[in-house]
Amino acid sequence: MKATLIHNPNAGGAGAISSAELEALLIGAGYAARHVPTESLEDLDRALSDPGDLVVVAGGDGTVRATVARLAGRGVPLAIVPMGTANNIGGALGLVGDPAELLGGLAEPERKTYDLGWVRGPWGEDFFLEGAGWGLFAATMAVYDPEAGKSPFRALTSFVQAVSIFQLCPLRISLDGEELDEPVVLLLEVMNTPALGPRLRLAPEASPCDGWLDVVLIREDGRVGLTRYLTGLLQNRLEELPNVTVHRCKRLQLEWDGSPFHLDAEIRTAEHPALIELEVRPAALELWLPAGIQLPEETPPPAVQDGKTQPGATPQTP
Ligand SMILES: Nc1ncnc2c1ncn2[C@@H]1O[C@H](COP(=O)(O)OP(=O)(O)OP(=O)(O)O)[C@@H](O)[C@H]1O
Repeated sequence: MKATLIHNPNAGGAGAISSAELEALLIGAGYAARHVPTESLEDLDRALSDPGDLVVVAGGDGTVRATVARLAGRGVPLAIVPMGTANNIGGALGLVGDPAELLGGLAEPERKTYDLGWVRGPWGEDFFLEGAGWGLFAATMAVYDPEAGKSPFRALTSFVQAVSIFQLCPLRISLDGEELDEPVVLLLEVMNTPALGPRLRLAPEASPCDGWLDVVLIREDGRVGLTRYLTGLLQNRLEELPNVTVHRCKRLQLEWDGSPFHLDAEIRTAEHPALIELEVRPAALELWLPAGIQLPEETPPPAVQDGKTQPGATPQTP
């Protein structure tokens, strides 16, 4: 079994172990492993030109996204060793343990599938692994620019700047063909994993293996200051606050004003309003997990009536 190892030396926790050590662990698990050094995203095209039977990614969520973008449709399975700062994808899969344990467990891999979020916008077709959305988080990301290096101070000043220029507007959103009543929202996040970005756990019940997307909406409410929402976010208690709803759906349409919209950590903007369509592509990606890994528990899908799924809203009233 030939395996290509991608080790991102720029990821937050990647320095803890060398590429040579990772390669040796993979060989120890029975693979004809080959580490292809990469210094930047540009090197990935060459590194993945002949991926073999398995690609093992040791890096953060950004590295996994960049690798998936290059493997799409090629039928090559992926194994992940989380070594980033947030590791939202690894967290959603229950991938905890040190690299030696995770790579050792690939001697007898468990084959699983991972849903992809698929998006069509005015910029073309796209995908997400963690989440996509509009509002305060996307606006903050647009100011923050994670490629400029991670800094808590810059994150805070970016949030303050984003809040000061953020324009509230009614959004036209439909979930599985059912239109919502034009909510004026501070945040819309379509989640494939429980957490996104710097481990913001917006949808604790979301799973990338359940065939559903969890949609988190924070409606504007003059009674609750932004600081309370920010604190709720940071304390992972967002859903306890007023005007936060979580829906489950397979498809979502958004009439977009063109202001920052994010897909994982990438930002899109447009000069003119346009339609964005999102849907879940169940089991689009084949994953190999180390033996014995327990996926975090899945929650049951919402009730199905007349062959149609009802968007399962869970309003949290004040
Ligand atoms: N294979 C690679 N080799 C070198 N650099 C890469 C590679 N893949 C991605 N990068 C660059 O490294 C940066 C950091 O990667 P990544 O997002 O994986 O780590 P992180 O930010 O620490 O993790 P997380 O996203 O989980 O917080 C990316 O923004 C990207 O520009």
